[in-house]
Amino acid sequence: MAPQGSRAPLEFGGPLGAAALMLLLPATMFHLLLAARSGPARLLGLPPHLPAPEALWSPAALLLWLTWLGLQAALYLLPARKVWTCLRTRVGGGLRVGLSEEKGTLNPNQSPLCLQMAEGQELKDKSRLRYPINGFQALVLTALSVGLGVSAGLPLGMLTEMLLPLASVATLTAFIFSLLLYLKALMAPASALAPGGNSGNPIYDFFLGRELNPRIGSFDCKYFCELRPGLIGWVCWACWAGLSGTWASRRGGTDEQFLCRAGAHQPGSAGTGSRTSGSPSLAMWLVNGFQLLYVGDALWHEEAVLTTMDITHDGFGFMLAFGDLAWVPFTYSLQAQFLLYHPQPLELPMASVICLVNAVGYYIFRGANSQKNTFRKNPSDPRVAGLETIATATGRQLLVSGWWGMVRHPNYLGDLIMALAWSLPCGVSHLLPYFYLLYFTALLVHREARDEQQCLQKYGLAWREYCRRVPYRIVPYIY
Ligand SMILES: NC(=O)C1=CN([C@@H]2O[C@H](COP(=O)(O)OP(=O)(O)OC[C@H]3O[C@@H](n4cnc5c(N)ncnc54)[C@H](OP(=O)(O)O)[C@@H]3O)[C@@H](O)[C@H]2O)C=CC1
Ligand SMILES: CC(C)CCC[C@@H](C)[C@H]1CC=C2C3=C(CC[C@@]21C)[C@@]1(C)CC[C@H](O)C(C)(C)[C@@H]1CC3
Repeated sequence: MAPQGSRAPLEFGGPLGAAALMLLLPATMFHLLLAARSGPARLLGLPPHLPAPEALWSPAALLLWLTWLGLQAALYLLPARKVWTCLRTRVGGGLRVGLSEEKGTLNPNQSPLCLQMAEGQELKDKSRLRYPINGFQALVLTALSVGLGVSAGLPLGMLTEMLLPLASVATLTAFIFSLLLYLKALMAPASALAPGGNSGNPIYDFFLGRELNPRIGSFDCKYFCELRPGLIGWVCWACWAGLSGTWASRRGGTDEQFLCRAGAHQPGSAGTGSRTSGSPSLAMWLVNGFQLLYVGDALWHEEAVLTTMDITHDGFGFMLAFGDLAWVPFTYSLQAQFLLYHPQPLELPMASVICLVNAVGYYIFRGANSQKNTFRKNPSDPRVAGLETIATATGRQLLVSGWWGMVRHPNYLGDLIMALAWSLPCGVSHLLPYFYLLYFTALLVHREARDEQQCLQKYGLAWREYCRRVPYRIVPYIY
């Protein structure tokens, strides 16, 4: 039985804050879903029409959701194809090959199927967990399965109408799953518990999560949820929203009919008029392209998630279960949802500027994340060996030049610039599509403060020296 009452300071406003977030987060998600399909599409203020209770639930949505989770779990367990692994190792550079060959797990000449694995950070008991690396393969196979399903006549056009019940089912799943995780953690050894999330207060611990890496056999629940059902679901749904225009037109429907079916045609609707071509608009192409790049990148660099705070520090509780399974797919796709009901004109010159903004954001995000990951794996790698560092008492070093000498969280800066680029195609007539940018700024500012606290604990004086030499947190000369 695990000991109660760790001395970690309470975060998120303690039990009261946790309870409030557990109500507020699902409420916000449903508000956004309804606002996006309403005529005025207001971020602040109630949507003009609240749905009938039966619009929030359907057995078909439950079946679809369970099938989706089952498909993703099966793809998680599937070995990586040899041809695929070779391609990844060639394109991904020598680092991954080195890592895997060292562990004796990757030999592209041996068998056509191999389960490529990566090792996580060292745990309290000095052991390291192993994680499958086949996320990008899962994305491609999912896209193929969905494509096959549609061409075989699966009524995926219903997806738009099923979004509300799907969100309900995902929220319910997150609650049930978090409860099971909480109960499972009661039997976990102390060494398996997360640094936070074990305060002894059941509400707080349920929210934050007690166990660090809950597993069923070798199936890692947190790692699976962080990158698979929600992240892949997000782009599948967003792309589907993009294609829905084509679908509406191929079925001989007008925009007006489509919007009525989808529930958006209400007094004052901005959602008629400009989407008549039957193909996704330029704005929709941009949003989908940018988000597909982001998700593809996350799955391509899958093992980098093993060093994020979510995997190394946070327990698996309601916050991450709901975040991964419901919040990400249903709110991160908000721009696509908004454009589906409120098409926006976008001229080529403006589109080019937005592409440039996204490219700059991606360049900083990827550059900073790759530089740190390369450095953490092998500080003498020629790509990072020339960078200036600060030694710490733990034996680890901190980068103080390159991306990490510009601000203390250059990867957050890149991520925020991309967030702006995802909203800009939606125009400036509504605040709603900028929700992601606003939420994400708050999330990253809070996350940065949590990370600073942890780094101060870990590195003490060396961290203070780093803060002195790199005074800005996220935005140079501003914050
Ligand atoms: N789209 C979304 O919703 C979200 C996206 N993200 C993205 O996820 C990515 C990962 O974010 P996150 O896990 O929060 O944090 P980071 O990847 O920034 O990792 C922080 C850790 O990096 C190490 N570190 C910090 N400074 C230095 C330095 N100067 N030199 C070397 N190592 C350093 C420290 O760990 P150590 O020393 O132990 O290695 C620190 O704890 C980011 O790109 C972020 O934008 C995050 C949250 C949500
Ligand atoms: C809603 C709650 C208050 C907070 C929920 C937060 C979660 C939604 C996010 C916490 C960290 C995340 C990361 C990604 C997605 C969102 C969550 C789960 C990430 C997988 C997105 C893709 C990136 O490339 C990444 C670096 C792999 C991200 C890792 C962190």
